[in-house]
Amino acid sequence: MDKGRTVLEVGADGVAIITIINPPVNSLSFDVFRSLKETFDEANEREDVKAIVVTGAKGKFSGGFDINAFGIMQKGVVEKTSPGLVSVDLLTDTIEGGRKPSVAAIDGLALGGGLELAMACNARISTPVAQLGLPELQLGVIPGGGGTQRLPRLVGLAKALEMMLTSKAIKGDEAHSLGLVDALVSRENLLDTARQWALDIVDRRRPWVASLYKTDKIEPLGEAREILKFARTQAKKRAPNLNHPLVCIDVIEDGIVAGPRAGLWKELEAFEALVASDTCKSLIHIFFSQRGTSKVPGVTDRGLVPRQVKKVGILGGGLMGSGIATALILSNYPVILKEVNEKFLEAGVNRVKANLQSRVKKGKMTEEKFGKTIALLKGTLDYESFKDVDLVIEAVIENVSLKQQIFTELEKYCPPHCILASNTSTIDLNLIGKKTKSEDRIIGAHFFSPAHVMPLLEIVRTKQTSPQIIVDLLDIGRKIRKTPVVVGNCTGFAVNRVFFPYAQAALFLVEHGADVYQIDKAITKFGMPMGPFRLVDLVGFGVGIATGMQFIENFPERTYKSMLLSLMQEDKRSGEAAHKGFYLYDDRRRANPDPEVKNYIEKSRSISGVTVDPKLVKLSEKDIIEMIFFPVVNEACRVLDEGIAVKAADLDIATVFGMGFPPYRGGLVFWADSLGSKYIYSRLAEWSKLYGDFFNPSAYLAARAAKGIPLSASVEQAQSRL
Ligand SMILES: C[C@H](O)CC(=O)SCCNC(=O)CCNC(=O)[C@H](O)C(C)(C)COP(=O)(O)OP(=O)(O)OC[C@H]1O[C@@H](n2cnc3c(N)ncnc32)[C@H](O)[C@@H]1OP(=O)(O)O
Repeated sequence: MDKGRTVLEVGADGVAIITIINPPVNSLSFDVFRSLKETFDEANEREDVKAIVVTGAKGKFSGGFDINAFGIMQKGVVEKTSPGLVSVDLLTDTIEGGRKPSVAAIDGLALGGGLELAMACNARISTPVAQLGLPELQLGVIPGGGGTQRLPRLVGLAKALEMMLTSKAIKGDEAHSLGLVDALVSRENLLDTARQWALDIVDRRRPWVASLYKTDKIEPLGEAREILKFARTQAKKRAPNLNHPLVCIDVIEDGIVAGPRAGLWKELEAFEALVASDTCKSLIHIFFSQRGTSKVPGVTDRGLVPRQVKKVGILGGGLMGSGIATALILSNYPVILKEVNEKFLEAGVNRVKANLQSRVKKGKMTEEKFGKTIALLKGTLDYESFKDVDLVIEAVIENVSLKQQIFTELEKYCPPHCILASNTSTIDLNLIGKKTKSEDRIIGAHFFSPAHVMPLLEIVRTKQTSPQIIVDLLDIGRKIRKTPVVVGNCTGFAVNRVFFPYAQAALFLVEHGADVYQIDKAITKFGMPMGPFRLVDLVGFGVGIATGMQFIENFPERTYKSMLLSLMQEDKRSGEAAHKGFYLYDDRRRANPDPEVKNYIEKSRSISGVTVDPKLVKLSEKDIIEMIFFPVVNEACRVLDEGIAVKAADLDIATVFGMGFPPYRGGLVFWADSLGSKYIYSRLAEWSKLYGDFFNPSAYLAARAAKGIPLSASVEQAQSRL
């Protein structure tokens, strides 16, 4: 079956309108490219056609190259059209160099290959709200349809580099002021203006421009080299593990030095090599997995329609509650924030104000918008105004009996349709709802701190939570621009539970002789935003110890028991907030190693009765990474085995968006599969013999390793092979 097409319609004015049709985003599949070639050839040949306008169906120009086709290319399947033919033969020779002028009429999206197609046209007309960008780097590749050559020639090198290296799209009005589009019009006038523009080019009333050969915007060689040098330094700093941003800069430079046509060929060569890279495979996995988290079997396939949420109640104005309130009012939800006394309430409201003010300071929000947004927040000390809320999110301290009391009160004061959510990060939701008769509408809405910034929303369902409530919360998650992941109920849910061994393994290693700062360095070099010790400092030892207790209670056989955090906390070294933990913090919150930490480690070692193991003192970076992450992978296996996560890809997304696992490694399980279940099992088995049950491989890992089955294979897939 064909994946997309274009249609050609010739008007009485002699303008051929070529429309791309490939829902939902008019992506450019091989079939669309083949069809574009046919319709452009036809339009160029037909006597009754004077000029050409290309546009996308249903208000979307094009979301770019069909990302599914990367998979086809990676498998080495030869397709009907190769991207090489697209960039030179189709875009450059047929469209840009065609016998008749072409104009792109852009509404909605012109991203990646979509913008490249538009740039190959001889002019571009856009709506002010259309989004134009080259986000290819986000997928581990560079633009492959001439984008590296045409964009710098249309908007100048510095802006083009910024757009490509950040993958951020710009709106039509900015594109107009930069010269990327030639005119801005309303949606209603888009096609008529584009038609007239095309005819004006024919009649020489407007210039017939080939962007590839424009010279007025591109900087002279010396200046260009300086800009490129700066961009290289920035790219290396921002993503030291990534090569493709540097390849992108090289290809741009090649085009400036050797000319744009040579640049096109360089671009193609680099594009094809990058498509086969592990980085590209990982980032494409992340792209589709992120969109897959909101497809929950047995829940989102029932045809349920999310109910409208008009008003939200939040209990607790602490760090989490105020962050959640901020996220909601930023998406225009009216919020009632409840606290226990005036002082706490004022502090909570002030936190929300401060969150918004920081956006104003950064220029992301106007004073006027600040006023409108904060007006959506109302404070209260009682439940009076909860009688018409559609959703409540409880965000008080982690205390079971307090939460139980709150939920019985909520049941009394909130309407019967209201979603009753808790932001607990560890407590069993069945316990929280135990004293109510509303267990079917109780759900976990676990945000990550700071809640208005961190992108993940862990939605926790119990066996009783109704599918409608899950569908409602998924919808709210999407509206507040979070990536939701639906998981089952257990201690720590998916993210905290999977990542618990991260700090545990680190504590094990230092008690056995490894160095705190070397561990953090190896882990940040791997691509985590911070190592386990820096993370414990950030979270605070109080939370670290309390979470540890939960795990000791629930998974005693595999918790590594260390006194190190308690010893340090006793000495008021409780993390970044106290200005000292594993690091010392200066006034600018810069973390500096502290030789004194050694004394605490020695004390803790003697309490645990552990001796230094010479093998663990001088570990290679690879060993550090494996000894920290394989226990994390092992726990992920248990979480999959118990059905807490429905699919491995959900854990990949949860680890990337909740813990900052490097997306270019594809998420935790994807990365583990790149190493192989057999290898991970053999390492853990070896360590469990040497160092005890903390490293004991799980049954799920053992079974998959025995048959060489990937950890990400679904239970059904695995069963058919076991
Ligand atoms: C040769 C060239 O230089 C190479 C390229 O062009 S690489 C591709 C460059 N393009 C991109 O990176 C754009 C990627 N897409 C996006 O950023 C966003 O999807 C978007 C801004 C287009 C739309 O966002 P939004 O409205 O939130 O919808 P979103 O849920 O993301 O996507 C809707 C559907 O379209 C699909 N889709 C989006 N872009 C796609 C693409 N380029 N190819 C294939 N499918 C795509 C999504 O997978 C999703 O499918 P689903 O409904 O089955 O899950």
